[in-house]
Amino acid sequence: MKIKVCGMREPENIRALEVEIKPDWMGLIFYEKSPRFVSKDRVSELKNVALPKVGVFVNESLEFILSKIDEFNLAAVQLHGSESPTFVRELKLKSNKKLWKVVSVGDSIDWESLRDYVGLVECFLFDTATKNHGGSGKKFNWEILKSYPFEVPFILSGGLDEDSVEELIRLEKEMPQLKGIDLNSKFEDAPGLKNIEKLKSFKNRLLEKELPATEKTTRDDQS
Ligand SMILES: O=C(O)c1ccccc1NCC(=O)[C@H](O)[C@H](O)COP(=O)(O)O
Repeated sequence: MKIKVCGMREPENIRALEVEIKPDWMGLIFYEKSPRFVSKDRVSELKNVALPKVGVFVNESLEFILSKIDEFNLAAVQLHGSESPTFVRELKLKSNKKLWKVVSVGDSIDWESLRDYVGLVECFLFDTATKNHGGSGKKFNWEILKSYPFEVPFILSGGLDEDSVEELIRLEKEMPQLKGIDLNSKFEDAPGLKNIEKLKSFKNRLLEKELPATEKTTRDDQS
């Protein structure tokens, strides 16, 4: 299971993340109202970080997103607002980047409303619906995902914490589309500052409990 650590900002903290955690992605939030907002004056500190960077945007213009891709050397774009399939198509054409569409989950998900994103996005990211868009620290009911009808991989987000490991492992066994998880506020000492020890213990527990490699290979061969 891949790991994204979101809401990174501080150079020392990022260095520790790179060395000690080595997540698959690091999220940079370009939403001004977020307490984890990354401002333009961070470019020189963050542009050359080697970890693949996912830019998080909420209903921004194409031009704004393209400029951040360029300035911060982003590997992927996470669209965390109500961006339409038409917008996503245009961004894909103009940026040629991997695009992730966030689905804000309340009591249920209308799967049909996601169909037009299939073929455009690398993955969906399911997060808890909140008026601040993200970083709520709250989980949604993961049972809702069991009727996920697409083959497009997804990332699970929203309030994941150190106690989520067992449930994640159960879900991973049932749902091969679960490609990764997103960690944020439950692993922070302050907004934008991650607790590396907490992340380390989470990652170690996850690795310990994940399917043995041989079992995984067999399962992947069959899908
Ligand atoms: O984290 C934020 O402050 C935020 C604000 C507005 C839009 C997105 C935001 N975060 C993006 C993420 O991908 C978070 O990791 C995700 O919302 C889960 O956060 P949490 O519930 O704190 O685990």
